[in-house]
Amino acid sequence: MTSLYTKELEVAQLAVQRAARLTKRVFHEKAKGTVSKDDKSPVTIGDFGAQALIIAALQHHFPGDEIVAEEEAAQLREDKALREQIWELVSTTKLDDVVAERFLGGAIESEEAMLELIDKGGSQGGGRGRIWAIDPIDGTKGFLRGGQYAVCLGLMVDGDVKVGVLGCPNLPVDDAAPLTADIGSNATDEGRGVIFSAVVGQGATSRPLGTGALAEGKNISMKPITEMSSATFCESVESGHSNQSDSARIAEKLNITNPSVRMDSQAKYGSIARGAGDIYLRLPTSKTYQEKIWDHAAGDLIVREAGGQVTDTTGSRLDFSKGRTLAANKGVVAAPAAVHGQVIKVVQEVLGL
Ligand SMILES: Nc1ncnc2c1ncn2[C@@H]1O[C@H](COP(=O)(O)OS(=O)(=O)O)[C@@H](OP(=O)(O)O)[C@H]1O
Ligand SMILES: [Mg+2]
Ligand SMILES: [Mg+2]
Ligand SMILES: [Mg+2]
Repeated sequence: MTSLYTKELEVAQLAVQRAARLTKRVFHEKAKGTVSKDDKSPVTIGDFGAQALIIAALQHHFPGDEIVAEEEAAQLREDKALREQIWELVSTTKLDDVVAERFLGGAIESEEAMLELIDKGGSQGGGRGRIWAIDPIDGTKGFLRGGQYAVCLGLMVDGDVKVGVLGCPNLPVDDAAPLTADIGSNATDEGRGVIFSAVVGQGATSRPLGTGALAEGKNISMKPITEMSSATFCESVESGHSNQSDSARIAEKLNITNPSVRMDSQAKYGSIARGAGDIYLRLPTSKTYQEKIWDHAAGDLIVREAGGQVTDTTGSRLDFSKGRTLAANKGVVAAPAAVHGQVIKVVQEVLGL
């Protein structure tokens, strides 16, 4: 029997690899071209460009699929200079393997076609059919600092994540490298860049992030926790994205003595999936914020396929069928399956749930 989602996985990994070539070019070669969104968060030419390249590949192979993506082209339609900068990047970023590049459908035809592709990410999502979730740069603030960020792509079918891919250009390639807070540095690309991927029921994998055809992958799994006191947990860099005083109290109650490792983006999910860290806590900072599906779809599946359990703070699985946001969930608690219950119990004590 042929495995399910083989083609989707290959397209997704190559699309992420090509998009990451673009984001790395932006970091190394360009003024970052940051603009502010309506919610005051930053978006760069890298976010728009990566989204265009990923959607182009998905449209080439799966034209009937819906797409929920973070960015939209409205601002670019009004700003010629910004649009031209992005088009210059998008039209010149290719995989350096001719076969792989052709497989993704090759170059986008025109600037206008690029804008239309970006806007194909406007689906409302939901619990029916095939829907891709894209975060072209997750952790935009980390990206700007030279810290961690991730190019994220997930496929949901009838509200369940079936394929997840995370490209993390600034994480160590080595799955066994110790977890360090990497919130920004001038480190070279040497030894850095990894793609995490998973297909439902088929386990999770890591492979070096390359520039052409896909490199060989290795299975990854979470580290069994024997002593909670020696566990390491990851959390957001921004205190506005996850409540860091609540997490410190939770860690204390679990007798965890290691300081938290703060890193931007879904690199946190990838890091615990390969056993570099143990627990990921994302604790609500407001009653009204709803997490976006593109911030979690790929990471949720990768951690679960690596032997973890991912829920919100109430202990419910993340529900991707509610639209563009995780409207039914509050926060995220990801941990090895064997200790997840113990972690949730303390989370609930501390949050008073
Ligand atoms: N208030 C609030 N609460 C929770 N999450 C929020 C909030 N505001 C924004 N966001 C989303 O956080 C995404 C980045 O999450 P991180 O865990 O990488 O945060 S951090 O950069 O480490 O602080 C970030 O993703 P990107 O915009 O792709 O960077 C946002 O979608
Ligand atoms: Mg953003
Ligand atoms: Mg994001
Ligand atoms: Mg983003």
